[in-house]
Order: sequence, then C-alpha cells, then structure tokens
Amino acid sequence: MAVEMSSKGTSSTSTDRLGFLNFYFCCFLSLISSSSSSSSLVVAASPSPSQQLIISRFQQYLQINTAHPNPNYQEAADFILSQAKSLSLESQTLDFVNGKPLVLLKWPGKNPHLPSILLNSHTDVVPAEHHKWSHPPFDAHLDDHDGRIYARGSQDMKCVGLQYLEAIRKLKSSGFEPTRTVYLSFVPDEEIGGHDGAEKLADSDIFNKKMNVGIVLDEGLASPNQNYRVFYGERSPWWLVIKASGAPGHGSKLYDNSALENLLKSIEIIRRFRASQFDLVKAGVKAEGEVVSVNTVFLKAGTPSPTGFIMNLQPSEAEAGFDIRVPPTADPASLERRIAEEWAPVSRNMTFEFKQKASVYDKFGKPILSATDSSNPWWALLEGAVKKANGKIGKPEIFPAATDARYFRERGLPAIGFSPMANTPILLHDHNEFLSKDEYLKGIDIYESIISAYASYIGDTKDGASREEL
Ligand SMILES: CSCC[C@H](NC(C)=O)C(=O)O
Ligand SMILES: [Zn+2]
Ligand SMILES: [Zn+2]
Repeated sequence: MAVEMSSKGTSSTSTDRLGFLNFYFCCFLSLISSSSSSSSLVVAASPSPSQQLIISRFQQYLQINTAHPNPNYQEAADFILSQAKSLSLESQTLDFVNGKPLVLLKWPGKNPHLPSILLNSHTDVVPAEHHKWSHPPFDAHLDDHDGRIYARGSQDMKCVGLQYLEAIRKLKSSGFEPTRTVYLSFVPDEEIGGHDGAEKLADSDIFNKKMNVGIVLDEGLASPNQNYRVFYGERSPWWLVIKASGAPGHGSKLYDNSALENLLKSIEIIRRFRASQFDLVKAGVKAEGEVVSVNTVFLKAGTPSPTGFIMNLQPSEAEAGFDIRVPPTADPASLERRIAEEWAPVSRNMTFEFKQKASVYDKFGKPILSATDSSNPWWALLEGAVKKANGKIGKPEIFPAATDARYFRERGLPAIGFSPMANTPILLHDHNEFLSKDEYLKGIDIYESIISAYASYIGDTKDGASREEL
C-alpha cells in the first residue's frame, strides 16, 4: 500500500494547543459553577487533563460541518489525516469520486499474512434544523452540568470514528503491538446510500486484492439501558412508489375507479399490513428489526391553482411513496407478490416502481447475516472484550435501518454493528443529538479492549477464540 503522509490539515501540535486552551476554559467554567453553591443541578465530574484533550479532539471533529447536501469532506479528511500523523499510522486518501475523499489508515500487524481488521465509520452526517436545537448543532457544546456534548454526529457516528483512534492512541502508548493489521476507513456518503463511499471501497482492488479483511466493525445504535446493543444484520431498504390513474371528473360526482379512490384503497390495505407488523413488536413477539416496516413518506395528487388546488376537479393521477424495510429473515418473493396483487393491482389501474430495492440475499443466495455462533470467533471475542472492559452486551439484533456494513456482508465477510453508547437515548437524526463525555470516554476503553483482542487473535475460523500470548 502506498503511504502518503498528509501535509495538509491541523498539525498535532496545534490540535493539542487548542485542547489545552479548551481545558483551561473548562476549568474556569467549572470553578464558576462550583462557586455558585445554590445550584441544585448535578455538576459533572471534571475530566482529567488527558481526558480533556480527548474530549477536545472529539469536539473539533464534531465542529466540522459534514451535513448533507454540502458536506465539508475535505476538512474532515484533513482532520483525520492530522490525527493519523500524530499516531504514526500509515494513511492514504482514496478519491473514488471527485470531492468525496475516503481516508484509509493502516496500523501494520506483526503477521501480515493473517486476515486484517477493518474499523469503518462514516464522516457525513444528516442535516439539522438549527433553530430547533438547544445548542447549535456544529458547536459541539459541552454542558458542564450534565456532561453532555451536543452535536450532529455525536451519536451517528463521529463518536465511533474518533473512539477507534483514541483507543489506538492508548494501545500505542501502552506499548501494544498488533499481530493482525488494523485498517480504519473514514467513508463519505453513508447517509445518502454509501454508493460513492463504502460501496466503492468494497468493490475496489485495494480492498479485494490488498487488504485481506477478515472482520469489519461498523456503526450500531445507542442503548437507553446499561447493555450495549450489537447488530449482526440489517433490514434491506425498499423505496416504493405506487401510482393510480383514473378518469378525471367533476368534484361533485360520485363514480367508481377515480385515481384517488383507487390509491386510497391501497393506502388502507398497506396501513392494515403496517399495523399487523407493528402489533407484533408492541406485543413483544418480534423485535423491531424482525418485522417488515412500511411508512408513507409522500402523497402526491391534485391540480394546482394559484391559490392552492382546484377544488372541484377530481384528478386523473395520484401517487404515494413508501419506505419499506425488509428483514433478512423475511420472504421477499411473497412481499413482492403482495405489492403487485394487493398494493398496486392492475385491476385498480395501478402501477408501481422501486426507487431502491436492496437484496435480502448475498451473492451466494443466503440471507445477509453474520453468524453469532462459534463459527464466527469474532463474535465471542467481542463479547469477551466488552466484558473485560466492564461492559455488558445485549442479545444480537437486526439493525432496523441500513448501514455501510451491508456492502461488506454482501461479500460474505462478517460485520458487526456496534456503537458503545449505553444509558443514552437514541437520538440519531433527531434534534439535540448528544453523547455524554463519560459514555464517550468509556467507549474508548471498550474499543481498546476489542482492538487488543481482535489484533492479537491468531486462531482461524475453526479453532475458536484463542489468543496469542504477548
Ligand atoms: C438506504 S441508504 C440510507 C442509509 C440510512 N441509514 C441510516 C442508519 O439512517 C437509512 O437506512 O435510511
Ligand atoms: Zn450512521
Ligand atoms: Zn445516520
């Protein structure tokens, strides 16, 4: 792999200087808050100087506005490259698509023949409605009272990207040397489908001929309770548009087969199907990721007029869009039949098209799921490593939405979705997304344990979770 050390971006020295300034500023703030003893609010424990530097680096990454539709990818890439430089990691910027840099870092292992570990994170975030946030979404404000860091991307998923790096920083300073090579990919465009990011990486020669990846870690979700959530598969997005057509007519006339009547019949049938799936979740029979979800995302009909819509004309066309998520355990053929026969039947003058229809099966025709039994030693290693760092993980789940992990699972690689955020409300894509500094710091310890276990593992897929004695 060609190694290019970036000369652009913030140097580690200026990064650290900024961190110290921030540290002194925060000490000043905590002095003020502790002097106002009348306050009944709980004051978060003050971080140590080294923790303050870690938090400050996280804030710097969060402050880079990588929201769609105009993500500042270059600044994010420069920041990651500066961090890589401070850690003496090899780095490379892959420009699969102009203006969408993908940063690939490498920590070479002592045994380059063993399959490597890929730690993936996306650099983009979804947009925020700034006026609806209590703190500006790109300020990365740290609330001194509750220790929360408010920012778009604090949960999804700039936290994970930097936690990987901070864990490596700790491992390096403890003298740890990996047996397996560890790669880190910082990819663009996950939030808009990953086609110009992780999908390009997974299809690339560098990935398929050089990296020899054996396991991928990617994003998970926050957990409101004390157990971390772990994901071994995800639902496939199907974005469906159904269209109805019929004769136009006077607004006063009752007649059969108008476009809107036909569309509304379908919407009612779809709504009943949705309720049947949701009832299974409400009754605790199935988890969210195990049912088919269908949500109406747009309705389009009517004849526009300068003041709104013509009110006495029944339109000749009407359409509706649905976000459908299909679990890997569902039967896609029966859902397709349901769509053609019940949701958009020709008998009601209806047609349908998919704007997106991700396969539920891999290239071998099997549901895209990573094993969670003894055939996948990475699973047991992850469980053991989290436990060793005093964390707990819950039952393996199917991720309800889509992540970049699917591009790696599709190739038959095991991929685990995991974002170490316990005792945290799920706020991805929501207003006031936050992560507490303590959970962030705890997550670094968790990754330190996982990376150490993964990078030291010398067994193959058959001989379980043996570890090299270092
Ligand atoms: C279909 S690609 C868009 C990816 C996005 N992922 C998440 C986690 O929100 C989603 O599931 O809608
Ligand atoms: Zn994400
Ligand atoms: Zn997201």
